[in-house]
Amino acid sequence: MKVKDGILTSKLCRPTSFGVVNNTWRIFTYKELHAATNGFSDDNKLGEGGFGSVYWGRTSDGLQIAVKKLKAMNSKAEMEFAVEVEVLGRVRHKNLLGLRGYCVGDDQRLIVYDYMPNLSLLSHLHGQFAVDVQLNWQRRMNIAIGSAEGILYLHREVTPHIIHRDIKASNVLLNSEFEPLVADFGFAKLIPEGVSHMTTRVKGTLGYLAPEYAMWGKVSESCDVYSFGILLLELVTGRKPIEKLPGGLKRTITEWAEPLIAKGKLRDLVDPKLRGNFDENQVKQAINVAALCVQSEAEKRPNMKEVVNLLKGFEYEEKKVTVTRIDSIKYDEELLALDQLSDKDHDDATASYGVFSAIEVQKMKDPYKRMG
Ligand SMILES: Nc1ncnc2c1ncn2[C@@H]1O[C@H](COP(=O)(O)OP(=O)(O)OP(=O)(O)O)[C@@H](O)[C@H]1O
Repeated sequence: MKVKDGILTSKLCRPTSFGVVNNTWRIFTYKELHAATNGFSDDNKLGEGGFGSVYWGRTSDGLQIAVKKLKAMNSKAEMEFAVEVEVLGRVRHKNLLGLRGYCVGDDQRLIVYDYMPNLSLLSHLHGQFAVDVQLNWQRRMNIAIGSAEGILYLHREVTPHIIHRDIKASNVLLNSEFEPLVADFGFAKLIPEGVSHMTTRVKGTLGYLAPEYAMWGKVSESCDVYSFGILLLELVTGRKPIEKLPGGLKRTITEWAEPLIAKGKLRDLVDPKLRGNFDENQVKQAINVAALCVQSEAEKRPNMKEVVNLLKGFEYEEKKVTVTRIDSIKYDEELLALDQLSDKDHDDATASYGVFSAIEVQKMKDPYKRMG
C-alpha cells in the first residue's frame, strides 16, 4: 500500500470479500474529524500511545468515534499507519476492533474506530477504573476467551495469516457489555503462506515479548501466544507484567507467579480485589493455560486454537459443578498439606494429587520448570 498524492491506494482497502468491517468504513475529511473532536481538544483525549494520541469524538450523524491522530509524520509513523489500515481492511471478527474510516491529509494521518465506552483492559486492571472492580471473575474469563478468539482468527482465518505482535492490556478494548476487542494493528506482520516464522526488527512492549523474539527477532504465531499468556496471568492476578520493587529492582509477572504455581498456591495467585469471588477450577485451568503459553521454548507453547479450546473447557467444568465442589474441598485440604512439604516432596505429591488428571500434571509440571 502506498500513500500517493494524499490518496491511500490499496486494493485491500476496497470492500472485498474479506469485508472491510461492516462495509461501513469511509474516508473522513480532516475538517470533519476536527469538528467531531472539538478541535482535538485535550478534554477529548482518551490516551496516548507511541505513535500519537487518541481522541473521543461524535460525528454530525451522532456516531461516537475514537480518532487516532498520528504525531509528526515520519517514515515509522507512515509505516504504522499503512500497516494498520492494510490489516484493518482484512479483518472482520467480533473480537477485533475494525476500521470505521481514515483520513489522509498532506501531513496528517488519522484512523477512525468505533468508540469503546469501557476503554481499555489496562484502565480496569491498573488504571483509573481499577478501584471500581467492574471486572468480576466471569468478565475476566470472558475477556480472556474473546481475546483468544480474536487472535485465533488473525492466525488462522485471514490469508495471509497475521501476527499481531503487540498483544497487551492497553490493546484490548471493552465495549458497553465488557466484550473484548483486540485493537492496534500498527505492528502487525503479514505472514506469507507456508512460512512458519520470520526474522524481523523487534517491536512490541516489554514484559509481553516472547524470549526468542526479544533476543533474536524470531517472530511466529507463538510470540502472540506468549504475550497472550502474560495477559492471562495479568487478568487472573491483577498484577502488571513488570513491577517495580523498592531499590529500583524489577520483577516480571512470571518470576512472581512461578513459585506460587509450583507450590499449587492458586488462591495466592488470584487478584485480591476479587475478594475470593472466583471459581477455583476455572482459576486452575486459566493458570494452567497461562503457564503453557509462557514457556520459553516456543515449540512447547500451544497454538491459539488449543488455547481457545482449553479456556472454553470452563463451560464444561461448570456443568459438572456438583462434582467439582466436592473436589474443591479436597483441593483445599491438599493445598494445606502441600504447604507443609519440602519442594521435592511437593513434586511427588502433585503427581498423585487427585484433582488434576495425570495429563494435566504432566503438562503443568513441565512449564513450571521453564517459566520466566
Ligand atoms: N476505540 C477506542 N475506544 C476507546 N478508547 C480507545 C480506543 N482506541 C484507543 N483508546 C484509548 O487510547 C489509548 C491509547 O491508544 P494507542 O493505541 O494509541 O496506544 P497504546 O496502546 O496505549 O500504546 P502503544 O502505542 O504502545 O500501543 C488506549 O489505551 C485506550 O485507552
